[in-house]
Amino acid sequence: MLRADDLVFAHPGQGKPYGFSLEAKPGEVTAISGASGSGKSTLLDLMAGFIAPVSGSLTLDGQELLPFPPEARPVSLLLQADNLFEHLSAEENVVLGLPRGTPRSAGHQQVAEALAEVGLTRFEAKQAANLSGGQKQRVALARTLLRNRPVLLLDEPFSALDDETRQTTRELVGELTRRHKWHTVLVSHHADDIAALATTHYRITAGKLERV
Ligand SMILES: Nc1ncnc2c1ncn2[C@@H]1O[C@H](COP(=O)(O)OP(=O)(O)OP(=O)(O)O)[C@@H](O)[C@H]1O
Repeated sequence: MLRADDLVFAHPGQGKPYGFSLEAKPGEVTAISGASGSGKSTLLDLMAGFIAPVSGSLTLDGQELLPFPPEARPVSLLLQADNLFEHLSAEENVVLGLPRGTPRSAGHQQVAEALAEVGLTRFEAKQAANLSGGQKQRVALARTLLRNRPVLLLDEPFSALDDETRQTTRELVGELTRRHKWHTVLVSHHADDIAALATTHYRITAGKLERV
C-alpha cells in the first residue's frame, strides 16, 4: 500500500498550504481530479520527490520514502507527452529502463519482451520522433516495465491522444497495473478515464484530497 499522510506543502507566495492524505493499493488505479491549479501536479511532484513537504509522511508498504531523492524512489512518472528522447529509437529509449550492469544479451531479451508486452514488436528500430502519440506512450510504459518500480504516477497521460488510441492506451495501463501489481496514481480531469480505470477516486478541494 502507498500512503500519503498529511503531506504539507506551500508554494512560495501562496496562501493556505496543501495537506494531502491518500491511500493507493497495489494492482489498482487511484485517480486524482481537481480544477486547474488545484494542486494535482504538486501532489505528484511531492510523491516523485521533486519537491519536499514541510511535514507528513509518504510510505510504501510501511517504508518511508521522503528521505530518498527522486532517482532512488520506487516511482516512475509518465507525463502527457515528452517522455522519450526523440532522437533515439524505441529500443534505445526502453534500454534506459534496464538496471545498470545488465548483460547485453539478457538486456536485449528483456527489451524485446517489454516491447512485446505493450504491443510494439517490430517497432524496435523506429526513431521515437516518428512514432505516433499512442506508440510513444507505449514505449514509455515498456521502459517503466523494465524499471520495475511499484509506483506509477501518471499526469494526464491520455490527453494528447485521439479517442480510439486513448481507449486502447487506457486499457493497457489497466492491464499492466493489475498484472504487475503497480500502485498507479492517475491525475486526470477526464471523467471517462477515471470511470474506466480507477478503483478509488480523490478530488482536490481547497488544498485537501477528498474521497469521491
Ligand atoms: N513553482 C511554483 N511556484 C509557485 N507557485 C506554483 C509553482 N508551481 C505551481 N504553482 C501554483 O500552485 C498551484 C497548483 O499548481 P499545480 O500545477 O499543482 O495545479 P494542477 O492542479 O496540476 O493544475 P493544471 O490542471 O492546470 O495542470 C497553482 O496555483 C500554481 O500556479
